[in-house]
Amino acid sequence: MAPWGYSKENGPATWHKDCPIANTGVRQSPIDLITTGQTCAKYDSNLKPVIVSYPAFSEATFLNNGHSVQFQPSAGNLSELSGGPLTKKYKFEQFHFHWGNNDSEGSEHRVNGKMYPAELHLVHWNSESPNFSSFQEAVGSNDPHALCVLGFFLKVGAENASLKPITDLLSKVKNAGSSVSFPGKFDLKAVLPETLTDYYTYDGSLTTPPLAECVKWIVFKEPIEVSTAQMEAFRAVDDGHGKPITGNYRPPCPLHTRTVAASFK
Ligand SMILES: C[C@@H](CNC(=O)c1ccc(S(N)(=O)=O)cc1)Cn1ccc2ccccc21
Ligand SMILES: [Zn+2]
Repeated sequence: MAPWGYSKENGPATWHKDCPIANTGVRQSPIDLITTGQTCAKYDSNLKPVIVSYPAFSEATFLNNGHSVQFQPSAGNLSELSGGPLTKKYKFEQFHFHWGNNDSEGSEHRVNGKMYPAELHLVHWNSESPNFSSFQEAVGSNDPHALCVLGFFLKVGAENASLKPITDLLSKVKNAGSSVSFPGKFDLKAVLPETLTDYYTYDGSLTTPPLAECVKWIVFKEPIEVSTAQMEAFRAVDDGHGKPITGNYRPPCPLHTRTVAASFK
């Protein structure tokens, strides 16, 4: 697999070479979430609030993998996800971010064409399936809902004290391939909005190779605020070619016959 990335030479427009599903897939992510008109998100009153049980992580690795920064707790973590559009319980795997080099771009999903400066992805896998018993197996399972990713937009505003332990660590993983063990506990629950009631949900894929079409996406309407300094900290992380990662987001993909449901009017 040629090392994919986000530059002209190895960016999203080239991924189809190693990953044909990039162009042939009919449930690719991200998408532009349209809220009015023909193909707009449809209110579904059956959609319940998303339920997360995120006990503070005590052991985790914070990694710069050259295309994002990723927080991955040790295998023993008991964090779980259920509710919303889900019929099963999902286990937390990792969270990571996508961002741009200025405040007008950076998120992967868009709302009526609007991009936010960044997007946080909380990655989970279905822990109740008889067909797989690990994240890696889930990705390779062809199960349409093997994974569930919660997407939160980031917008510039007040400093986010809950995310400060993460943004303060970015300088320690400036070089691609570098990782640190996360010092102390991290309370992910504190990062999220109180109520997880208002979201868009649709069937999609990983937004990076292998672009597997196994993701139930849940993208929350309410953005999370971070300060300009916190945004700048992301933009100082390197991509392994001596350049900062300044746009690790894939452009929106065609909806095809999919519909997007909204849990709110
Ligand atoms: C899943 C890959 C690693 N990628 C991810 O785990 C991942 C998770 C979430 C997103 S996002 N941005 O959609 O939330 C994107 C990628 C490893 N891996 C496992 C099998 C496998 C096969 C080929 C190549 C890589 C493979
Ligand atoms: Zn992501």
